[in-house]
Amino acid sequence: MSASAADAIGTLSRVIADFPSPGIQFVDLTPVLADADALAAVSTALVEPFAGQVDYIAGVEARGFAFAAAAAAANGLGVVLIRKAGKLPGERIAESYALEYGEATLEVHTDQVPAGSRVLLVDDVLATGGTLGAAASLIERAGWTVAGISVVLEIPALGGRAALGREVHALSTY
Ligand SMILES: O=P(O)(O)OC[C@H]1O[C@H](OP(=O)(O)OP(=O)(O)O)[C@H](O)[C@@H]1O
Ligand SMILES: Nc1ncnc2[nH]cnc12
Repeated sequence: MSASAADAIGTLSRVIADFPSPGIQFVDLTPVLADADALAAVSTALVEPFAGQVDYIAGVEARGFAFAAAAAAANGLGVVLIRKAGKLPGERIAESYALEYGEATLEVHTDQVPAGSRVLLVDDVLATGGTLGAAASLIERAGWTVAGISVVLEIPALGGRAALGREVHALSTY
């Protein structure tokens, strides 16, 4: 893990109580996106452990898109968009899941990258793991492999890592 990325996330992130619903401690990473040096450090650190093992980076709508696209641009890679239901026009597959404060469905285009592509899955936050579990299933159902999972911030108390049952590279914890 890059110390400067972890330091920047710790310094810039903020916790907002009772958002989006009562009892949720919401970790807001928008200040990390707004800080050019922090965004550059995070973009590098998300991909660093997987250097040479990744063909594409996948990001989860919506906050994951920003980090995935920044990480892809910083590493000369293209992006696969994993979108909330009803937004993708082409041939697609879907997975429904529960997250810390609700339920949703994710979709991905099946025809946008070659079979067997190694896809690094990037998101901003790992909480219960519902979102990344569904996203990883989509990648595998599409015929690609999950090259790794990288998140900017993990909330270990919510048990997402164990629920996922997959290796996760987390730049910071809350
Ligand atoms: O580990 P989990 O419990 O699944 O929670 C993590 C997910 O929750 C947030 O997404 P959200 O659905 O709120 O979407 P947003 O990025 O559009 O705000 C966050 O961006 C992660 O994708
Ligand atoms: N507590 C939390 N803060 C920010 N994003 C989240 N996604 C799921 N749980 C979250």
